[in-house]
Amino acid sequence: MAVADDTIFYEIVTRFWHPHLTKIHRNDLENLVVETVAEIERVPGREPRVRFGGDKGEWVGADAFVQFDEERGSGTFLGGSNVRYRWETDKGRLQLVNADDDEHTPIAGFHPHRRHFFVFRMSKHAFIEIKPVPEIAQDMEKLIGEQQQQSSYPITSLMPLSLARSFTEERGNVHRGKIIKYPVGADSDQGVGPHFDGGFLTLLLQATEHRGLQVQNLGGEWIDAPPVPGTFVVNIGKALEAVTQGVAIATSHRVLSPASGARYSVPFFQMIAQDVVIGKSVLAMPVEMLALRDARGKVASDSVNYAEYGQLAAGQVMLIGRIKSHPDVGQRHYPQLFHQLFPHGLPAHGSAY
Ligand SMILES: O=C(O)CCC(=O)C(=O)O
Ligand SMILES: [Fe+2]
Repeated sequence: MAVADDTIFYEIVTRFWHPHLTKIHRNDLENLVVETVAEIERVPGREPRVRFGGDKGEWVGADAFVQFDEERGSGTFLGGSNVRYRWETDKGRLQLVNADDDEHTPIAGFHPHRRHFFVFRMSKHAFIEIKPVPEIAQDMEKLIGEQQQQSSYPITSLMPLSLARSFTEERGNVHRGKIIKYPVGADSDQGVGPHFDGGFLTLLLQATEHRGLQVQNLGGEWIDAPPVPGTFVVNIGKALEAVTQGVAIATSHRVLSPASGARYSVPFFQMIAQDVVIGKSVLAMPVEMLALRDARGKVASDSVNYAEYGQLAAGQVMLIGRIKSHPDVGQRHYPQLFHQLFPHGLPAHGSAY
């Protein structure tokens, strides 16, 4: 349901695995977040019910919102400014009118699903377009807003763009890129030990034909991720895992040292602002996703780094990572933190962070 310029955009979805439940999401295009504002349940043999504000909201009978008129085959409801609206059909098309308007001028019209078969093989979703008259759009917003305020728990669901924007652009991003050369020679076995990357997503270009990069699957087995020309490897970082409450799992990966010839790779790490404490900003994930996460159970992994995102600011988490990977440098420049992390003094090797 949208106005012509999409500044108001509601998405009405019935998932095939929830055939009796329709969810209404509001796409907040300014902040790039999607929020579940209402759900409508129609179980055969039961009265339909409506709930606002996610799983803490109260179910109420649908007749509290829509007064169905058997004779006319239509239903009316009260808008946010006590204007009565009516859903009706005109030449088979669903439309919304002001119930007191004898002219039946449509305020919102239904545009059916369309396919462009010959030019583009893509489909256009069915949508209800609201007349871009401010009072009407505001009235719809008000109606939904009032309902939502009554329940204290709006669910914000995940949208990668919203994450990227709310955690980086607006708060000062600290993305990082580097070019890595893995030398080969009698005295070098340099790869990278098992680790997670720190931020949201890593885009990794494997610039030479060497195999060597491996990722760990859910069962803990290491599998090869050989270079595929013209592609990036995309790793999920530990910050994305933390902010999604573990729904997205960070990619445990390592690099075996090249057997011959220098290997080059170019990772780009999409990071977050240094002052963000992710533990304070976790997204309220849809309950069905949390259920899937729990059903998946514990993930086996050899990587242990960046576990501190829940409690510390991202910049501190990064600094701990740096000190653990280069303890000699950490000892020189951050003696206090070094001592907390290595109370027994300098370890024989840094760990791969
Ligand atoms: O060189 C690679 O393929 C991966 C490097 C890596 O995982 C890292 O720098 O975090
Ligand atoms: Fe990495």
